[in-house]
Amino acid sequence: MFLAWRPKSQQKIYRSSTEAESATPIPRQTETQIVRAPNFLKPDALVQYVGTMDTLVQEHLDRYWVGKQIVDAHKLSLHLLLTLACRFLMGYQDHARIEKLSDYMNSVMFALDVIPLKIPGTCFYKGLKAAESVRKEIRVLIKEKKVAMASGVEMQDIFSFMISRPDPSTGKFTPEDDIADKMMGLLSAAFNSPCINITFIMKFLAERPEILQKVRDEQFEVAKSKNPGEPLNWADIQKMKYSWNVALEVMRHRPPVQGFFREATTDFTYEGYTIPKGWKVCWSVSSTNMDPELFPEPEVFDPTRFDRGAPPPYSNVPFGSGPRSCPGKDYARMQILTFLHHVVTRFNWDLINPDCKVLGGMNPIPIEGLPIRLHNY
Ligand code: HEM
Repeated sequence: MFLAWRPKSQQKIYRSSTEAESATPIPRQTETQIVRAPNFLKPDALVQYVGTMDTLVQEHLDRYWVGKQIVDAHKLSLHLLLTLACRFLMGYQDHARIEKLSDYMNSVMFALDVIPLKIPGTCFYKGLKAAESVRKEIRVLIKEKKVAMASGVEMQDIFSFMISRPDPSTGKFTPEDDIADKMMGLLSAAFNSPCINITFIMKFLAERPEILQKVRDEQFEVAKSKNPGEPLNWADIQKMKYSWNVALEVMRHRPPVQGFFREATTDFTYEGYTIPKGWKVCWSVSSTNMDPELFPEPEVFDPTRFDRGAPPPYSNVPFGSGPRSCPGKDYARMQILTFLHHVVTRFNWDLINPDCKVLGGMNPIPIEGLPIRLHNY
């Protein structure tokens, strides 16, 4: 399913908000010009991160979950995923600063889907202020990185890559404000969608104890194959098939991203509607993932549906599809499954507010978080 509309006559595409502010349009990059930092998010590179990710997830649970009776699963998963994103994408690990960043990012996320009223006291205004604070913090980090790199410290993260390499299309180093904007975009992509998925996994599993039990059985099988204290590795992640089907089924019911945009490169007709070349098309994840021809009995929560043959191409699209599909899919899978492994083997939980209200915009965010009551397992 999709929506389409006519392009604005003066529509321009900007690569960053700073460029947009200066109102100097730059030509749209072609697919081959898009600078994709090599391999940071590909399985070959991710293999080496699993052990560290496992340690960070356990540290997070020990610090923020253990000994607590009630926690906000949404807020804490946001904090965890931001911690992982800071560590793996920026090479940065500082609990106090990440806690502050996490609060700011929470405000930014809430401001994405509201009426843009730039008036003190509004959600939008709070989000703007929070975004400015995040940019400020990233600019400080850029300076710290530059000092560290100048003193010979070797860095392998994507943030250092952006700082230390010139843009191949211009031969010039990227301005710090642009790096801050790009990093903020990447951080948001890296934690927001997985955070929504984890939040709703916690909700769906609390509501379906029989499915939780199957996830737990699978995760205990993996745990049994390990020596005490041995961290998870890439092969363990591949064994978590049922758990990943649960994550996919949660995303089918609650897609973290509702859709994205494409431009018609040629005139075409769909279901009797002609879409002229140049029109913008918004494809919708939620309606595609609920199509009964593609997913029989779409309202039923059934993780095993993905075992009965893969859905046809371009039908199960929480991560998009085609050349612009989500480059963070494998990384997201790794962090969601690592979290799930530890949470189900250590805790039981029930929902404090089963009917929690969810923001109905591009990202389904529970307005008052997802408070849960924890029990040790
Ligand atoms: C549950 C987790 C995630 C979901 C559901 C998700 C979903 C999506 C979707 C639907 C798109 C648009 C794809 C398209 O236009 O065809 C996208 C793009 C993108 N995602 Fe994700 N994402 C997730 C996690 C991540 C993570 C962890 C990262 C980074 C580490 C990431 C980075 C990106 C980037 C950079 C793009 C833009 C790609 C481009 O324009 O070429 N995402 N994501």
